[in-house]
Amino acid sequence: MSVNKEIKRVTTHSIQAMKVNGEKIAMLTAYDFSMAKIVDDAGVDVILVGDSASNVMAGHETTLPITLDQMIYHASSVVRAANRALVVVDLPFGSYQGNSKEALSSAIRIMKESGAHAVKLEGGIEIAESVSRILTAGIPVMGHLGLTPQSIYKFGTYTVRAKKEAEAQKLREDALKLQELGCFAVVLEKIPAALAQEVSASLQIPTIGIGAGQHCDGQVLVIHDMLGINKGFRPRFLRQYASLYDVMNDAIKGYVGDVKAKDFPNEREQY
Ligand SMILES: Nc1nc(=O)c2c([nH]1)NC[C@@H]1CN(c3ccc(C(=O)N[C@@H](CCC(=O)O)C(=O)O)cc3)CN21
Ligand SMILES: CC(C)C(=O)C(=O)O
Ligand SMILES: [Mg+2]
Repeated sequence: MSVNKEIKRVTTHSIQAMKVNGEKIAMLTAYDFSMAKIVDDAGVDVILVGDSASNVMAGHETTLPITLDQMIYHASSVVRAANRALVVVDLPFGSYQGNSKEALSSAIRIMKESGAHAVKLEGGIEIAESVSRILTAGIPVMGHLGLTPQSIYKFGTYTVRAKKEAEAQKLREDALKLQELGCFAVVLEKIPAALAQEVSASLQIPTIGIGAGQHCDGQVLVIHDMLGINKGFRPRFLRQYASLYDVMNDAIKGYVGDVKAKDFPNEREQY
């Protein structure tokens, strides 16, 4: 057990207290040690080791290909960097949909092999048994409703979800079910702001929005998107806080130029 007297760790309980106190929860993704260190030092409350690593780390089109072993590798790197943030890890596609026993063993592997603090699963009532079994083992679970990228081939597009009343009603029921089961928070992805506001008000547990408006109890973005590293991705819900693609590209061009011009290394940079 590591003890750090200076920094108080964010817990599933403290983020629930933040909802009660009206303090918004700031969550970002990270997938590696160096980035997680920057994110943690900046005061982010929750670091999500998202299966979006499949896109931004591995270059896949969807989140489906990333494996449980790869998620554990990313998560263990992030855990070594995070001194303050609560670290939540996505269960990847195929590691929990089969049955609740498989879901539990995947969640246990993440907790045991990475040292993370909680897991996140996509879905509602369909995965209730899995969520319940993981919770029974003492592993905190974050839910994820609305746009669930692991089911992209079922829907065909990344458009706004739950615009029709039937889908909105299912989302309300799913959110209540996840709370009833004992989830400590739920991500609401790309749904109408009014629906997210209503769900946030009706739940005791915090909602974390991405493209779900200003009334969620917290917000999440993919770090590469908000830093402007992932240049092509500009959905309406994304606010870009830097243009790091350009900053890094310029720096690297400078290096290439200096090497080609025989300017680097100079006399002071050698032995
Ligand atoms: N880099 C990255 N950022 C993310 O936010 C993210 C991932 N990867 N991978 C996993 C999921 C997929 N997510 C997505 C993917 C696309 C849109 C999206 O809105 N895309 C387009 C087109 C949508 C449409 O068909 O209408 C957009 O311009 O909004 C939103 C969230 C969110 N997650
Ligand atoms: C976008 C967030 C919520 C996510 O699930 C991910 O990054 O994988
Ligand atoms: Mg995800």
